[in-house]
Amino acid sequence: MTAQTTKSPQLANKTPQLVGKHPDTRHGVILYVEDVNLSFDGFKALNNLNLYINKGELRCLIGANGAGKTTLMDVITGKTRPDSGKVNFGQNIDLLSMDECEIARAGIGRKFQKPTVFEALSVFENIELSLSGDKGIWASLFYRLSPEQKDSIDNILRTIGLVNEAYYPAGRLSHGQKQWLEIGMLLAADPKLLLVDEPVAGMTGQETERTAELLTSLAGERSVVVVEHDMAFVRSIARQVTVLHQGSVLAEGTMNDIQSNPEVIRVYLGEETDH
Ligand SMILES: Nc1ncnc2c1ncn2[C@@H]1O[C@H](COP(=O)(O)OP(=O)(O)OP(=O)(O)O)[C@@H](O)[C@H]1O
Repeated sequence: MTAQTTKSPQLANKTPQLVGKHPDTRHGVILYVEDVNLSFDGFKALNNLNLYINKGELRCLIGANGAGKTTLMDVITGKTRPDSGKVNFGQNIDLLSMDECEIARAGIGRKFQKPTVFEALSVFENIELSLSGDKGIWASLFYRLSPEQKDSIDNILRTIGLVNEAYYPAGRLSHGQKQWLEIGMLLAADPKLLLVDEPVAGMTGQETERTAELLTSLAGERSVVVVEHDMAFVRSIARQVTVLHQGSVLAEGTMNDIQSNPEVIRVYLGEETDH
């Protein structure tokens, strides 16, 4: 067989300097969001937003409906471009110059609220597909895994607590288990930063507890940002909490700091306890 340097279609058009580049976190910060502004038809969804996420930390992002949480996630992952500001992955990678695929490949994984797994495939196969990247579904399923890849899937199954369900069709999993599987699928790409949107919505109490353990265990090796409305859950996992309000950071600190902050009580927690 002749040696070829054929690139996959996704890689073919990439700016060469982005491929294989790692975020420079020597200052301990993995994500820099600075002076970010974004308006939709004159409405300021993000307003001079500044946010720094440290390497290995688990940060919770809270705020009332419409505070800008999803818009911020969209900006970080390249789905939406801000009007101005800076968004860097480490000190060296300018996320605003990259598209969604490049950002994912650079090491930022996003988990949406609704799980999107392949229901007819087994749990193992779902992770296998994510591991094999951009080969396409059929090529991936007939591709022979290396022992290292198999070990890596087994490790992920252990992390997400689905070892016993590995050969179940994903469609048979409970809602909580599907959420964990999707986290496992993201882990296959070995992200350095995971963005997780409302992970415990619709979960049972036991599933919520297990999710708290899972997200806590993922931090350290990677950074995790969790957007969540369930305050009991936030309290159970968060060291640092950021409160967004009208597209800006209103407060940042421990859960105790946040819950005793009069501004936060006025604009957010007061409203939560009224429900
Ligand atoms: N594509 C868009 N066009 C117009 N307005 C938008 C668009 N996307 C978001 N917005 C507005 O920007 C504001 C922030 O929305 P965003 O979804 O980021 O809030 P959120 O904090 O995620 O709220 P929730 O907790 O309800 O998900 C809202 O007022 C929303 O209506």
